[in-house]
Amino acid sequence: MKWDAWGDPALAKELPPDVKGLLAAALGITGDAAPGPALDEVRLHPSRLAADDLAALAALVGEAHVSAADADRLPRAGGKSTPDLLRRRSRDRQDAPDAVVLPGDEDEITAVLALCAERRIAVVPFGGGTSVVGGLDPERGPLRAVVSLDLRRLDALIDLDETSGEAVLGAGLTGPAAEALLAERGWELGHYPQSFRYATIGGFAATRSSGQDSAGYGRFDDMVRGLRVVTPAGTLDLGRAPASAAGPDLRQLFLGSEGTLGVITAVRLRVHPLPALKAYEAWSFPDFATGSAALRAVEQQGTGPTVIRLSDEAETMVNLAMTEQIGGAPAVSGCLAVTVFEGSAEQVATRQELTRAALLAAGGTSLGEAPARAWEHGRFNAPYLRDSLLDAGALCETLETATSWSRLPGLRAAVTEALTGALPGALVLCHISHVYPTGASLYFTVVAALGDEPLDRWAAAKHAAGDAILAAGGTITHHHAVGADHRPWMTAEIGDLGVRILRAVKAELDPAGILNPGKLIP
Ligand SMILES: Cc1cc2nc3c(=O)[nH]c(=O)nc-3n(C[C@H](O)[C@H](O)[C@H](O)COP(=O)(O)OP(=O)(O)OC[C@H]3O[C@@H](n4cnc5c(N)ncnc54)[C@H](O)[C@@H]3O)c2cc1C
Repeated sequence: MKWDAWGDPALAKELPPDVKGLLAAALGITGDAAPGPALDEVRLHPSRLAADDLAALAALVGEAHVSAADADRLPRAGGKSTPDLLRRRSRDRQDAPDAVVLPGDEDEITAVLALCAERRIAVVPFGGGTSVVGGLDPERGPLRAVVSLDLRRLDALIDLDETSGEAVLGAGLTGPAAEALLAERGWELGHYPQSFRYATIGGFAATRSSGQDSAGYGRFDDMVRGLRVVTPAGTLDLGRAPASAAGPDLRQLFLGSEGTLGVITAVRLRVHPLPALKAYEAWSFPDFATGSAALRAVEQQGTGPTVIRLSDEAETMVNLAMTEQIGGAPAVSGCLAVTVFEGSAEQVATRQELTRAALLAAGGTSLGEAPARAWEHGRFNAPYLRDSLLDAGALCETLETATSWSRLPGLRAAVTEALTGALPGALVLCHISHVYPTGASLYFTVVAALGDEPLDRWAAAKHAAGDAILAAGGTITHHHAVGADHRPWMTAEIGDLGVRILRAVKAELDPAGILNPGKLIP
């Protein structure tokens, strides 16, 4: 992963000149952004840890697994939101964790947490580093230093129970590594967020992630059967049976806990045999309201697509769902919907037939396979576009929410109005990314001129959008999690008493307050 951009440098693409020209005209961009510093020009605040602290950490995890070198601290300085990328492009001094620690097992994590509590050092668990909500900000709170606890060494397929269809996966496995290990034995997890190539099993659990195949396989938290969590107060092994009436489900406390309550070391997950067949079909709808009613019909009838998503008119017009064709002539009119089906040949045929009938009845026109295949082909590449846009002087960021079907139109209008009010002239694109029988999530992409003070201007737009979301009955986040960025809305989201419950749990598990200060819990 690049330290100042997304992913693999070999896949980065410059914007074609005609797209740049269009952007300049539409958004009032006057020129490329000033280039950020090269790696050897970045200036970090010096590490606040003494040689004695580093030696004590090295005694626990081995010298090779502790580093206070800038080259190791910089890639863990934050996540991959647009504000993170803008901060990495700054020539001012940047903050970063004071050291990086890579434990190899639960005993080492327990020992590191004890040492950090004793020496008043904050600990930020680090998975793939793809947080987009400030979940990895190197905040020290009242403590004297902060370390990044990188979990990449917990990378084993610990167990595969083929009778039950359950796999135990190490928290540090990335999406592709986990799928490759399962595929060797004929199994699949089926969790494909756009950050799939870099994000980890522990990160998915800690943020309650949702992947693009959620209609078929559910959100990540739906897949979790059990968890192991190391906390400063002890280790928990949760999830004894496929279902249980033994009081509140404590797994739910740690799903979405974002490193503030404990370190997730292993996750037991429902897996399924690799599908025998996949089928694709794209659709067009005259407008977003018709398309969203069609998706609701599919979900409420339970016709069983693995993927179903709907772009609004603006997103369809710029071909955002088909990354290879972005900026070209619109490939589809109205609103594009994509459906994908997986399973045995019989299951695929039935699911596709039932879904087709529902979409046709709701006013859809089939576009055949090609646009749906094009979406799948480029589905992990859109983040590279954000880097090219930044280079070309355009601010591009995303945000997401969810609500019930009845409130969805009002929520979409309120967020669009808030964003365009805060960023006049901005292009606001939207799609339905995840569906449920009772509602759906909305995913917004905002493109505006970078201009002066882009961090402040984005903060104002984000603030306006967050307030609009809560006022319109949405959740502050459907799958990106809370981190530092959504924390100001947590009291509105769960109420004063809800916040007090989280604080009480944290006080019990992490009395010294070392775990990820400044995130999630107000
Ligand atoms: C381009 C892009 C596209 C994205 N698309 C999606 C998407 O489609 N769906 C989606 O859900 N999200 C998406 N995200 C957000 C992000 O990828 C998810 O939040 C992901 O689950 C984070 O996983 P990670 O391993 O990178 O965790 P990190 O970013 O490293 O950490 C995220 C948070 O979890 C904590 N954490 C990490 N590992 C552990 C652990 N083992 N124990 C305890 N706490 C831990 C961290 O302290 C931090 O607070 C996207 C992000 C980007 C940049």
